[in-house]
Amino acid sequence: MAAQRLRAILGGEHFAPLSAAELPDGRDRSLANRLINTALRRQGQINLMIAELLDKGMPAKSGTFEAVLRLSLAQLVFLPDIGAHSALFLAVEATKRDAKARHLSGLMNAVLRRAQANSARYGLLEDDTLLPDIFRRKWETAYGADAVARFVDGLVDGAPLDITLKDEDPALVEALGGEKLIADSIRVETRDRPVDALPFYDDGRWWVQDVSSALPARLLTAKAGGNVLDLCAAPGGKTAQLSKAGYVVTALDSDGSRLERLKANMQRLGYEPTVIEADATSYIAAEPFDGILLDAPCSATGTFRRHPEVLWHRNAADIEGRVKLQQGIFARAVKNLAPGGSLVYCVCSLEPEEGEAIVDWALKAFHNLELHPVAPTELPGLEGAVTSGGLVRTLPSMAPNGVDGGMDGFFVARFRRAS
Ligand SMILES: C[S@@+](CC[C@H](N)C(=O)[O-])C[C@H]1O[C@@H](n2cnc3c(N)ncnc32)[C@H](O)[C@@H]1O
Repeated sequence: MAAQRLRAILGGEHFAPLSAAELPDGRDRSLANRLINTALRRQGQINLMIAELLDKGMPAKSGTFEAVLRLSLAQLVFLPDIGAHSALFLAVEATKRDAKARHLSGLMNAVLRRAQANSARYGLLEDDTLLPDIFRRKWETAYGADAVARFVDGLVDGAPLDITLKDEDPALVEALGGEKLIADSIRVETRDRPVDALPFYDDGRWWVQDVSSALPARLLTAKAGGNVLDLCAAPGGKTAQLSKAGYVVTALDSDGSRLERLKANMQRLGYEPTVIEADATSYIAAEPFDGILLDAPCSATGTFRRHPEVLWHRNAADIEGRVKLQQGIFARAVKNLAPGGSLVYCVCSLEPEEGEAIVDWALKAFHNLELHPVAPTELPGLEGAVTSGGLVRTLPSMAPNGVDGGMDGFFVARFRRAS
């Protein structure tokens, strides 16, 4: 099951751990997910090993062969507590069971024996090989080599669980074992429990949201109780925040199944936004809104601690395509914003093209729009994320409120429509 899941992710799917419904035994599930996670997080180093071990490259049309090999290398080199013998034995067994890979079980055995002989050396591969060159170079230029070295720690360690509280009851924080981050964001000790098994989940007293993802909604300055449009809203983390802030919220997204998740989340939390399924590049509202939060679809490279696969799925061409989509949605948002209205644009991306460059473009393209700079005092505990120009740039190397564990890379800019 782990190999099938990894194969699907290598083929372009999003990483989602195996669920209890898919693999009910808790110990098996945790082992399988640990293997998948390690293979994804260590993909850069495993690529180097495979290049050395397979002289003729990866065999074509070989079913789960590549996924099994990657999982086994992850286990051999990075998870020595599980045992090298089981890695070899299970890899060969799994290969034999797959009709498309069966003829390669001898190769699997030979390759893994060579890997075992080299495992001490493989364990010492430099950590900077974990990031694809295109991102490492770009990020070092934008954020500095020291920060990027700490990004790599986040890639290896993964992300902690951050949540946003519906009500800020200290007893709730205590029951969750939470550590205060910024405003109503806390970091929770999960002790490996699934999210819906944590205290007060069913009661709808909190929702999962990385601390960085909770910043944009707090920066919107529409008039109190005003009409606010949450563009690209599903699954609704920001919709919940805007509802909590007392706005009359319309949540719009083009993806019907993601909107079903948004509706379920709002029902659990007891919020009642208006929900619209529409394409944000062409949507025209009957009445303009006092505020718009645009959480644009993006490369999501800022989420690599939770989605390591994004590092390997993205390239320059698709980032360019996403910039066009962001501009299309932005242009429509400006049309739907009332004079004097507040517009917050954000992306969970570390790519300057999807962040700072969008601000430059927007200020040139829309003469009725001005930047409404964010002041460092608006983000107590995270003042360092506010740039001298009043933009917000969070990095996985940052410690919100001095708490360890990093945060997603996010970009936020706030505008005001003048006329
Ligand atoms: C970054 S996610 C939004 C996360 C959400 N704002 C939250 O806080 O929970 C981006 C969303 O954009 C939506 N999307 C992509 N293209 C769109 C379009 N053309 N119109 C409307 N929504 C779109 C996707 O379906 C996805 O739900």
